Amino acid sequence: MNEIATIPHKIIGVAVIWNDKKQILIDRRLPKGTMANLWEFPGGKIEPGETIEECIEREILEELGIKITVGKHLITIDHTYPHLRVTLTVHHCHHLDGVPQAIECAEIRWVSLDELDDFDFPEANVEIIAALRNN
Ligand SMILES: Nc1nc2c([nH]c(=O)n2[C@H]2C[C@H](O)[C@@H](COP(=O)(O)OP(=O)(O)OP(=O)(O)O)O2)c(=O)[nH]1
Ligand SMILES: [Mg+2]
Repeated sequence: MNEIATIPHKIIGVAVIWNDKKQILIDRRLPKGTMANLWEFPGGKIEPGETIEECIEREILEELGIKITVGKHLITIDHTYPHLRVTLTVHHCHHLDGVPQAIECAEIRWVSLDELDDFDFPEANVEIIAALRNN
C-alpha cells in the first residue's frame, strides 16, 4: 500500500495580520500536540462550504477574538511533515478591531518582519517568510 496516501491532509487558511505600525501578529502553539511551542501565523482548518477568506476571518475571531479584513493572497504552500500533509493558503490581512487574546494558543506577539528571525516556526513557514520578505 502507498504510505503517502494514508497521511492525513489538512487544508488550512492562514492569516498574516498587519497593524498600522507594519507589525505582524504571530502566536505560539500550545505546549502539547503537533508542533508544540512553535510560533505560527494564526489560522485553521477550512469547514465545508466555506471559502478560504471566510475560514480565515472565522478562525481569527475564534482563536484571537479580533476582527480583520482578509486581503490579497500571498502564497499557497503544500508541505508534507513525517505524519501530516498541510496545504497552507496564506493571505495578507489587516487588523480592524479588538485586542488579540490568547484563546487557543500559548502566547501572541506583534513583531516586525526583521524580528521574525528570532522565533521558531514549523518547516513549512520558511517559504511563507521568504515570500513576505520578497513582497
Ligand atoms: N495556523 C497555522 N498552521 C500552521 C502553520 N505552519 C504550519 O505548518 N501549520 C500547520 C500546523 C497544524 O498541523 C496545521 C494547522 O492546523 P490546525 O490549527 O487546524 O490544527 P492544530 O494542529 O492546531 O490542531 P487541531 O485543531 O487539529 O486539534 O498547519 C502556520 O503558520 N499557521
Ligand atoms: Mg490552529
